[in-house]
Amino acid sequence: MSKPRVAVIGAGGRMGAEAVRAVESAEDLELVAALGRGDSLDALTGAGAEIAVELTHPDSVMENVEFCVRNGIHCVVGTTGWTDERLATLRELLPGSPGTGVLIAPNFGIGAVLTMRFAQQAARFFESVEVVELHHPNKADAPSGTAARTAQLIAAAREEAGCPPQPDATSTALEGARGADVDGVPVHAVRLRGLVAHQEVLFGGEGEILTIRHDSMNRGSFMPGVLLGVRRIAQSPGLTFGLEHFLDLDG
Ligand SMILES: NC(=O)C1=CN([C@@H]2O[C@H](COP(=O)(O)OP(=O)(O)OC[C@H]3O[C@@H](n4cnc5c(N)ncnc54)[C@H](O)[C@@H]3O)[C@@H](O)[C@H]2O)C=CC1
Ligand SMILES: O=C(O)C1=N[C@H](C(=O)O)C[C@H](O)C1
Repeated sequence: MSKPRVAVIGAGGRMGAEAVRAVESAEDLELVAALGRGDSLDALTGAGAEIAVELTHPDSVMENVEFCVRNGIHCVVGTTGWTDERLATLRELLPGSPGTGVLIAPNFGIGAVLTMRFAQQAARFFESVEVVELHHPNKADAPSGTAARTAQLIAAAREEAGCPPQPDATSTALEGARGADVDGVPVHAVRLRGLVAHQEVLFGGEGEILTIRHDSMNRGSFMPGVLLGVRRIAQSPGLTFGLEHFLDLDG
């Protein structure tokens, strides 16, 4: 049986280089293209890629994913920058390429996906919640896609449970001091040399604090998730948002 033909877009980057190694090391996959900035996307069709792993930059990801979808190439996307508008554009595009699957994974780390799930479960039980993400200083975007997604999931769970807005008596503040407001959840972004990718979700209730923390110590931590996405995406046409859909968390 022939192996799925995989390409990596953003192969010269921190994540892309790791993904190239991971795909090359996987006996059931074949790496057929590794594209860097400036390379033509036609190399994907030229190489007969069936699945593209997209790990570039929020400014590049849309064009790359659109090219793949139009050419029937499944996409496993780790790049951040997925606004509601971009998701809507992708949802409009996908029916034109039936059978093509796109996985957008805000975080490929299994522990990070579990952090989001646990935070979602805890959300309705606490009066207060704040998200703190901590990353390397070369990161382009803030807050992280993971932190934004975590906050959205928490906010949706609180709304569904009928929780009131959280208490906060701040009446004067230096701009930014209370973080970014993501659906009513404050999100704080730390950039520090030495860090890779980390997140804390802090829940507070009367007399108790629950902290859920995840640490990615290196980019190898994301690779089992990348490979899972690559192995599953051809059987998942349409848009899948979040690796949790491939993890059978409710099973
Ligand atoms: N979902 C996840 O688990 C993870 C997602 N990320 C995200 O992945 C993205 C990349 O992160 P890093 O690897 O740390 O960044 P990086 O800056 O190290 O690498 C990005 C690479 O993409 C290249 N690039 C940019 N535009 C391109 C294009 N149009 N075609 C081909 N290559 C292009 C750049 O030249 C660079 O080599 C970011 O959005 C980051 O937030 C990062 C880590 C984990
Ligand atoms: O840029 C990074 O490094 C990371 N980006 C993703 C994000 O923004 O959530 C995933 C992880 O946090 C690492």
